[in-house]
Amino acid sequence: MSELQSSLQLPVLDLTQPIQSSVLSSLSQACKEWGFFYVTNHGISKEMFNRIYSLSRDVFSVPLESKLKLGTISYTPPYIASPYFESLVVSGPDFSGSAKASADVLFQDHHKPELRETLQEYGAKMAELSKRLVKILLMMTLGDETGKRFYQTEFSNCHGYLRLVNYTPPHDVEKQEEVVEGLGMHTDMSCITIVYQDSVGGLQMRSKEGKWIDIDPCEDLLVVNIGDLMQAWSNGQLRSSEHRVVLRKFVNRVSLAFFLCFEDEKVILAPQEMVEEGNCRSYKSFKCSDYLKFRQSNEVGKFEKIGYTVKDFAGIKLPLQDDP
Ligand SMILES: O=C(O)CCC(=O)C(=O)O
Ligand SMILES: [Fe+2]
Repeated sequence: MSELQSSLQLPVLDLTQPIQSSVLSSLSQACKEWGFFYVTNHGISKEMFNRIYSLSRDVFSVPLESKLKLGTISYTPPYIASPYFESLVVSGPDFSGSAKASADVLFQDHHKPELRETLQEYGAKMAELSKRLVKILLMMTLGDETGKRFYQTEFSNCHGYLRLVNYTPPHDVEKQEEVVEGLGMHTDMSCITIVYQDSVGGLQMRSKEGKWIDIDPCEDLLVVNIGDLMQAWSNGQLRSSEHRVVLRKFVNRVSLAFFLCFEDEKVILAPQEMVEEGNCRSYKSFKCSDYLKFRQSNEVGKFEKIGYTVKDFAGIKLPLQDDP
């Protein structure tokens, strides 16, 4: 697989600075074009990431036999998403309860209270941060007043979950001629996703032209990307781009992704205010859980319908103009 690759300067949203119109305009441009940006001064300390990093190591170093006891909703073992990927899901808003249920299985009598305490604190912070970011994106797209109103009416029941991911590359990863994918190309089934990646790197997004672009890790920065639910709700004004993780070095890579999602029962339909003048709606209305089912109903051995997106599920195909 020979593929063109390059790097990109994504805007960095600094949450301690007033959001000036120049910031909003570069953010808006990035969300339209790339669907990715960085956030800094987000209020989560380096020490907190270090703690989670070390707890993730404890979690994933438990024998596979015990991890499998968690069941497939919580634990994705290797050979589902890829041979090199395994993950633990911790669901909110009771991150502590969800982490405890897993810790009880993984560590039995040892309890590991620090796992549930840390993940509760991190999950709650991520939930707050993701809601703050959604508010900014809505105000950026719709103006202050309409943005605030839609946040209240449409997004206030959103919920989030965390995915701790451990990538273990093959021994000869550095010698492989082909790209080794730790996680294949996909779009996220979220409104927005916030990713903490360690210093190993490897996250890439796909440009509209099909070029793979590195989303480099950078200390103190979190990566934010738009998910499918937001793409459909914004009538495509905010882009949910395909991304993947490539493995290049023989070292484990750990990442932490937080997904903010609409409630399962929510029917997603872009409000009229989101439909730009002269345009039509690009997505039929759909129930959130039906889209999740569409992505999860897959052939055995596949993580999710890789390559299938909300466009395939609910996109309205406009008749070609020169059709008879
Ligand atoms: O591991 C990463 O950096 C990204 C993971 C990801 O894209 C996902 O879990 O959806
Ligand atoms: Fe993703």
